[in-house]
Amino acid sequence: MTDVVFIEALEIDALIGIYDWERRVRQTLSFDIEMEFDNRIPAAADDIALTLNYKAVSKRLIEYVQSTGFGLVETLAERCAEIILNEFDVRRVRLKLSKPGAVRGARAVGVRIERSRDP
Ligand SMILES: Nc1nc2c(c(=O)[nH]1)N=C([C@H](O)[C@@H](O)CO)CN2
Repeated sequence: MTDVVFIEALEIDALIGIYDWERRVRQTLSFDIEMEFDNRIPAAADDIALTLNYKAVSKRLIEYVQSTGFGLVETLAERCAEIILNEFDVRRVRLKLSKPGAVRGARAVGVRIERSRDP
């Protein structure tokens, strides 16, 4: 990836996990996202309409993640990457999904994936 729009430490509460107690309480997840784009295009016109709007992506993910209830962080990460690639003008995305406090002794655990529109 060369130029990216990033979203760092986006915190969203969701129902997630494989254990009984995790099906009853929401946990705070944290997302770090990098989305490939050409910085020169919006910069040339200084125009929000020509860029990848990180606020719009964040709002869409917040709306989606809050409505989910997956067992695995893997599943949620894949669905979020699909939303970004399918609904926004993004060809490649890196997404790290962290579940803070899920493992005693670790600050966070989770997955990091990289997906693109073209195989
Ligand atoms: N690779 C994964 N391992 C584990 C997951 C997961 O989603 N992906 N989930 C759990 C539990 O839900 C855990 O987060 C509870 O502390 C365990 N391992």
